[in-house]
Amino acid sequence: MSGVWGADRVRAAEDEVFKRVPEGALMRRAAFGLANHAMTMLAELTGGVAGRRVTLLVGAGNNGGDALWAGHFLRRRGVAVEAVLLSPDRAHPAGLAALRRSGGRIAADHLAAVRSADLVLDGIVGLSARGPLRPAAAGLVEQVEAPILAVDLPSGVDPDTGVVAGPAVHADATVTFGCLKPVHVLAAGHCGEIHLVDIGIRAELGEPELVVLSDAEVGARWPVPGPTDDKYTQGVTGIAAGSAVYPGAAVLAVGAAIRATSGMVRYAGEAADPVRDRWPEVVATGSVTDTGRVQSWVVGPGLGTGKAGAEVLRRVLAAGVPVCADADAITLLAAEESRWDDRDPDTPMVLTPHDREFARFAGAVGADRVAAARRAAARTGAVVLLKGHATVVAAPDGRVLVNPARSAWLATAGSGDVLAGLIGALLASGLDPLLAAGCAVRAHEVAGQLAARDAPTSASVLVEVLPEAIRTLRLAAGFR
Ligand SMILES: NC(=O)C1=CN([C@@H]2O[C@H](COP(=O)(O)OP(=O)(O)OC[C@H]3O[C@@H](n4cnc5c(N)ncnc54)[C@H](OP(=O)(O)O)[C@@H]3O)[C@@H](O)[C@H]2O)[C@@H](O)CC1
Ligand SMILES: Nc1ncnc2c1ncn2[C@@H]1O[C@H](COP(=O)(O)OP(=O)(O)O)[C@@H](O)[C@H]1O
Ligand SMILES: [K+]
Repeated sequence: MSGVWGADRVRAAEDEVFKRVPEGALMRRAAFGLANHAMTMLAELTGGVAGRRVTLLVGAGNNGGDALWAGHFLRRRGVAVEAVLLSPDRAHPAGLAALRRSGGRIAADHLAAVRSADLVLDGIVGLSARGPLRPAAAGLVEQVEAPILAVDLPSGVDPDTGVVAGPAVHADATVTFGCLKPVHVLAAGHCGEIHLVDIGIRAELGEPELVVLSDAEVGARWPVPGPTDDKYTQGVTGIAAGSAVYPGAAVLAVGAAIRATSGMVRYAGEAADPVRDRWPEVVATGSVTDTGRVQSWVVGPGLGTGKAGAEVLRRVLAAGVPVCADADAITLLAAEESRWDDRDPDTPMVLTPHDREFARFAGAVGADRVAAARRAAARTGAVVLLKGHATVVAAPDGRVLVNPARSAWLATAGSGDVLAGLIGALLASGLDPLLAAGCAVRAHEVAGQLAARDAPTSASVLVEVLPEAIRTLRLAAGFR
């Protein structure tokens, strides 16, 4: 598990630490770690470090201070260092003095300094960043051809929301201090490879604000049968999805549930024939009223938003088992407030909206996706899984999991149906709904990587590779 803390919490923790450690010591610790990573990067890029050129982009605050101190440490190891001061009057005084002492130069020609660099350190702005890069910094960043190492976070990206509202640094790597911040998981694509330098503030940070599940944690939790299990004891997943018009959603959701766990899947709906044709192991009926007992329901994908769909939703919500409500089920719930009343509030529910579906029942997502998901979860009493490049999963009690995407291959039709089937299977196994959603998102993403292998893929292939994805996760957890 990786914890993630927002800017206010990091500042509060740093203030606590400053009571026992001088401020400058913390910065030097951070900068020393930063310089080490810069050295490694330089060595990998150019085969050596002596005589290589590093240019520092230095803003008005402590982020620039980190860069200046790192420049000082790099100079001591024979690297040529030049600093571009974006606000010369406000550059960190102690950092600037240290750089000068060790023979670092202050660039007179900013463009030339940027153009001649083997590596650029982005110390423009860090945790106090507001909005996109300002024009002078943006103009300079545009001219960078060398790899960029971001100090703490890529400048121009909002530290707490990951929003990129204009020009921003696209880093090859980021060295951050003390802990991960939301930007690193919500805008991972702008950060490049992320390295964490321990500066001794962990104890003061408290409980994380967001959590990223590791592959090993997901693999360890994935339900597998034990010696005394049979097909029923592992939890039976019910899928109420698909229609005559949209049979594919049912085929995909059922397939994902079948491949996710080894128990049993029941299907109820108008797509019983195509579902049975594709998945002979499923027990398929035409209606939710004829389905045998299940331990969870997935309702919504391809269901339709008419009267028939509404009736299916009503029955599923009244069944008293955990529900994953996706797609048309969300639209139906949003269209009529009274439909929420069909649900026993003590029965776990996972809602899986994309942004447009989210807006229908909880208002526009806005810039702060974590806050939006948290708000919607608290209001509905359900786990809210807000889809996107980074997927945010919020529980009604305020806990939040984030899955930072490694690629965008999952942006393909039907991939949401696969996710819904996965969540349904994990709910049926009895997993806590937040974890069921979080583990499903991670397996979905791993399946996306395996399915694509660097070329476009489709939802059917995602279903095919699910066992391989689960195997990958279990291997990470040490199961062989
Ligand atoms: N405290 C410590 O010991 C430690 C701190 N650490 C380091 O300190 C960093 C936080 O430093 P910080 O709080 O001084 O602010 P920082 O992020 O450098 O911003 C400075 C100024 O930039 C400006 N600005 C704002 N937005 C902008 C934009 N979009 N584009 C351009 N400029 C923009 C704005 O100035 P303004 O012009 O608005 O007055 C703002 O005041 C943290 O990320 C970590 O690196 C580590 O060393 C660990 C120990
Ligand atoms: N750009 C992207 N990067 C990573 N994942 C994405 C991206 N776009 C969509 N996804 C993922 O793909 C899935 C799409 O779900 P959804 O919108 O319901 O599609 P569908 O209705 O076609 O099944 C979600 O899990 C979402 O997080
Ligand atoms: K930065």
